[in-house]
Amino acid sequence: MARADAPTPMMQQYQRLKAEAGDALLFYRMGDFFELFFDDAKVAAACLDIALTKRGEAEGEPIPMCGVPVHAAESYLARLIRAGNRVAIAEQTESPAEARKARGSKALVERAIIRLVTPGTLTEETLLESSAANWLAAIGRAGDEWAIAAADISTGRFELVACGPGELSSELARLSPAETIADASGPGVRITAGKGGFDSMAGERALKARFGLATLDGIGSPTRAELAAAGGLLAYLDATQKGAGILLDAPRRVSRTAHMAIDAATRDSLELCRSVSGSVAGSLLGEIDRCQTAAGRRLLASDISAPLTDKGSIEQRLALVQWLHEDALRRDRVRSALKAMPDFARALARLTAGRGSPRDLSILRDGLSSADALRAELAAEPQRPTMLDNLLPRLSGHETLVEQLRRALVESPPIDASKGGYIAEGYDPSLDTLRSAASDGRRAIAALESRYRDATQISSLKIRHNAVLGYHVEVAARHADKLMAPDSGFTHRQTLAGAVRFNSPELHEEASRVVEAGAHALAAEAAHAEELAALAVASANRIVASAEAIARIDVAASHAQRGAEGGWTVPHMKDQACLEIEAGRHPVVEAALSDTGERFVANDLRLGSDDRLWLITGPNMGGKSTFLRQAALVAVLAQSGSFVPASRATVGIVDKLFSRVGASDNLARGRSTFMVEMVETAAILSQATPRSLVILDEIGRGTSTYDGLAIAWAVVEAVHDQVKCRTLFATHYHELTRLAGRLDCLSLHHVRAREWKGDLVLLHEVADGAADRSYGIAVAKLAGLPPKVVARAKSVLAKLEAGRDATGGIAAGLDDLPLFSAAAHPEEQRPDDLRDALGAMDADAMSPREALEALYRLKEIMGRE
Ligand SMILES: Nc1ncnc2c1ncn2[C@@H]1O[C@H](COP(=O)(O)OP(=O)(O)OP(=O)(O)O)[C@@H](O)[C@H]1O
Repeated sequence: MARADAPTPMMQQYQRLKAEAGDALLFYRMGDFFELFFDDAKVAAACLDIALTKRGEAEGEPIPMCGVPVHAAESYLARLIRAGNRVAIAEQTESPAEARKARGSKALVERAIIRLVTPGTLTEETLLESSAANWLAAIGRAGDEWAIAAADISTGRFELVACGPGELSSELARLSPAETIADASGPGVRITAGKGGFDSMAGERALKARFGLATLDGIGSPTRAELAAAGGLLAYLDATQKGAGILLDAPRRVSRTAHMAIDAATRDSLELCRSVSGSVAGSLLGEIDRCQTAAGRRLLASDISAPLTDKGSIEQRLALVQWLHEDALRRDRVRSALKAMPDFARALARLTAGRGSPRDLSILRDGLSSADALRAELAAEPQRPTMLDNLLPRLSGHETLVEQLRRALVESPPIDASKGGYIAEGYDPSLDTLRSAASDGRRAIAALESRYRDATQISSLKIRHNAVLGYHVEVAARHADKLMAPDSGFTHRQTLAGAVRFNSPELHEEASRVVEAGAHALAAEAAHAEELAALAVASANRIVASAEAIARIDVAASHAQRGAEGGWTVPHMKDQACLEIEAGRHPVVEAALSDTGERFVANDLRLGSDDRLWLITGPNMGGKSTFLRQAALVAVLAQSGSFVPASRATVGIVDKLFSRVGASDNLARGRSTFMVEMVETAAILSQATPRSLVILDEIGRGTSTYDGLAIAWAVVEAVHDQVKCRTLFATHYHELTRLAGRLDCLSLHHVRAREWKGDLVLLHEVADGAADRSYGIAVAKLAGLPPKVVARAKSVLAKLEAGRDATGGIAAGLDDLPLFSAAAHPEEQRPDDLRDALGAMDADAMSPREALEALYRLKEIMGRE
């Protein structure tokens, strides 16, 4: 590179491309490497753990540089993208020879940014997670209306969802986008970019142009905010893909009320798709996943993230699960057919983007023909559920494409197209001719080799091939003289340590035949591959529909399988606000216990309109949190269309689910402050409706006892009196149990424990009524607190309890609250002898002496009291 005062043409070109790349790292192609310079080099070297070197100077300072080899670029890209970077790829758009020819010997090779690689716009298998959708979300706004446009160009999904400003974060939590974009006025979400296009007019124009529509009525007349979001999204996709094809279905408008609203805090606390440690293992999703295909796995994650709220749609899904559940043989057949199904939606996305390989074409061929075979198998089954009848036609209709791919491709084409060999023999006679010319040439070269051996009497003579010399004759150095002779017919090309290399006119002629025919054959194969990809892309919509149908069947089969393995039951769905679970279990805790040979204790729950708030007390480790969460998980599973871990369950549809955990339980996710707990609790009170389900686990414990109890008390009252939704509230504040006397729809429950020979036995059974005591010290003993400390704690507790008995405890004043005064027992009148004696005296009838005696008596009574 050059000095600032004399920037070389290359430096100027670099600076121009870097300005275009903006905050993205610039991969600048130089021969076999992508080089990075300046700050980009520092960022990449640190992230990739590669050497940072220098090249030239700018403004008197050495220019930092690092590079990655082109052939391994994808794995480096994957690491940079995963670390949250965006990368602009600047390719050479002409060869050095072309540059020289066009602009002289010192001409600089032209380069251009051919693509911006960002987390939300990936299509490469190596850059994507196979079991997760890869959403790019764009946030649009029109006045007070907000909307999200989300696209997963690795499968073609495209959604629009309108929402109020307060609902944005819960919608984003549902999608969990790889990348979120917005224009400058976007709300406080992490935004990686966003330039232009975010207005409704531009959005409308872009949608019409992209999908060839005259009007948007066909896609449900999107709102202005949705159009603005779609505009920003499409502009960003164009800007990143730089003219490459983009797999995108027509947008589906998703009604926000069509699925259960679950905010990010609730998702985290229930560990729906990720466990606290961030992995799928240990989450609900990880526990129930029995999918056989990657597409199924992605759909399962999206179903669990967005349980439905429409009873009919849930029942349709359940009917399909039940149909696969009731016949184990049928289920096995379907699952083994699915097992062989490749991920053809993502193969199609790569082909659409022009980054497909011959292997992707064969994935389509095999996937689509397996889909048709599955359709035939399922169509032969009697009494199919409605949903399946709707899905089956989507599995076929690809016969022409499959037939063409079958004829065109070899059985297992390579991923790398550069060496050819993927188009089948007999598909194209002219290709066959070229190939036989090439192989005739290779045979002739082999014949030439043995002829030369005979002629020269050098048995070790070989004809070899390499990239620099092409075909050449090679002999050991000691035999070289024979071939060096001027009349030998050989021309010297190269001398190495132990060998000498030659050419010959015959060899040159044969080699040219081979090379020429080979190059033509390669070009012919590439042309066929392009044609075949175009053919597939032309029916992209139908292929995407097939992939989605396969995924839906796979998810149903997974639920059926999981249900059968765990002895789960089909939930009865209701529109009323009830939640009745008999012998319910927490699937993840149960699985963890069974790994250690322990048994999970099933419990019942019965929430209804007249008993909608359960207050649960009991010892630490008694199973309160587990009981609360299992109720929420049953609702999520049921509304996703899954069987549930219980012997019977009736689930009244939940519109919004909230789960809050007292501050100190949240330490693992680094959000331990009491403030966060309160902000999240406040959200429940403002957003929950009578159809919501609220799980409150030790709310209030992140602060002092008095404050905590007061807050917990007020929250229970508010949920009961104002929100009136189904609520489970676990607490260590036994004082709260007093609320049962005044709140009609609240009932008391506890997790049972017993002390046996001085040791605590946790029974994990939920029973009616309040717990008699908290067993905190017994739990501490169980946990291995040193005996001395346990003994000391016991004596401190005894003192505290004595004090409490004397003063009435921390809730002593609560009975004086207005709401309690009515229910409080009137205080019994204490006998008052002094008053009685005074009342009995008739002062007018007394003599002075009698009055004096009465006075002495009164003083005596007073002295007794
Ligand atoms: N129903 C059950 N059957 C068997 N074991 C259970 C059951 N419920 C919970 N457990 C076991 O008890 C442990 C503690 O459960 P959980 O966290 O629900 O208790 P907790 O009452 O909420 O405790 P804390 O008040 O300390 O938060 C679980 O990790 C699990 O191992």
